[in-house]
Amino acid sequence: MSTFKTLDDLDSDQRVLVRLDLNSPVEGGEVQDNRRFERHAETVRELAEAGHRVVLMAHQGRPGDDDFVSLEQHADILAEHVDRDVQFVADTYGDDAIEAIESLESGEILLLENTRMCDDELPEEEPEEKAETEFVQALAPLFDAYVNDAYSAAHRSHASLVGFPLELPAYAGRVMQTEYEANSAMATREFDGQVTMVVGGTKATDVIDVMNNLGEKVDRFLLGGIAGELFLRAAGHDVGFDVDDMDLFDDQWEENHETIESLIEERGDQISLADDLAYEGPEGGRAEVNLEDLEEKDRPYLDVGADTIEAYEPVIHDSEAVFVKGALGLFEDERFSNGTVGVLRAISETECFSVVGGGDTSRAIEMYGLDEDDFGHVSIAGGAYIRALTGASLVGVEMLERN
Ligand SMILES: Nc1ncnc2c1ncn2[C@@H]1O[C@H](COP(=O)(O)OP(=O)(O)OP(=O)(O)O)[C@@H](O)[C@H]1O
Ligand SMILES: O=C(O)[C@H](O)COP(=O)(O)O
Repeated sequence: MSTFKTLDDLDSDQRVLVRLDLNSPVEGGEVQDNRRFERHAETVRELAEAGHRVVLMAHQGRPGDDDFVSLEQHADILAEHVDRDVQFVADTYGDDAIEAIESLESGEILLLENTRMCDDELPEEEPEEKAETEFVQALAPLFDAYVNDAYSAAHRSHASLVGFPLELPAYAGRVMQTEYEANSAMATREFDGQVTMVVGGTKATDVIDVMNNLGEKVDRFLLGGIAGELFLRAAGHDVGFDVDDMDLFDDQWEENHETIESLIEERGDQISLADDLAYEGPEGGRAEVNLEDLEEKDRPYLDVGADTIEAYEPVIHDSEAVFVKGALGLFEDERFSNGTVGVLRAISETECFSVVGGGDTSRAIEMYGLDEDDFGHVSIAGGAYIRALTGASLVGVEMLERN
């Protein structure tokens, strides 16, 4: 159970500083709407409707990257979800920001500029150091309360996440609450029946680390994606190698092959690997090959095959809890969506407790017409979800608990 205060504990008529995670895909300079806006809108609407003055902070991208852009577009997208005006000021804690904050009326909402455009935000330092920064010291006196709703960024010891709770009474927002509870379930709940984890995606190093830590908690691992191919490579199959200018396998193999080999040796009976794989056939359609018949080492494999899906589905149906981290194939291309969608559909058909994590993977739910309500929880967190699965604490959550 969480031990932090929530919006239920907030006094009325407060000047509230709220940290959201609106970090989003940016395509050709356009910020893409996504589940994060919809989820955070719930917290923001609740605060505005209660009559608080609501000032929002969030980050976008990392300095130097193409998606490191202003939050101006985020304000418009958020406004649509909140169904209220969201003002924007292109400043974090300077005179313009302070003026905009001070002129806010009850029930109004203001979004400040990308926190990572402020020098004090990023270097990961102790919360006490972050609390001493100019950024925190300038803003905190303008508020009565701080709300952290950014569960998906709570693993970062950045000023906007850990500095303010040392200066202001701190509360968890609604997203923080629900994400915390669902994502910590692997670590905090006891399940009577089978616990299954679907492991895929491109960040093999992260998920292999999780597998290494969760062998006692998880009964069955169903593998696909890049991690799945690396396990097949360790088992002696001619897959899991970078082809042409790919950069997915070889480095991750170097980093992880010893862990993979020991996992296969010690926990092989808990780990299910693909029997067949899909690739782009000569006519451009989906083609499949059984592992026994693999001849070509040089071709990219983009999904698990039909036999594998048929073998994974009953495992899901027999599970009491299923946790998903990563897609089983390149589902954004419909030809290679069968594995990911097959597994998600099987989860949606059962009554099991389920959490689907990872920003990319969870996109498959709406892309292929599945109903989010048929899943226990669809997380908007990536790195924080990975940490929560293994029971590692998140510094942003710790600060709420300390407060
Ligand atoms: N065989 C494959 N070849 C290429 N890409 C693949 C393959 N299998 C899965 N993927 C890709 O993996 C991506 C999802 O993996 P990722 O590791 O980014 O996970 P995530 O947990 O969903 O996201 P995040 O951690 O970024 O929130 C999907 O976009 C999918 O296209
Ligand atoms: O999108 C995310 O996963 C979070 O916002 C954290 O972003 P970061 O990895 O750039 O800190």
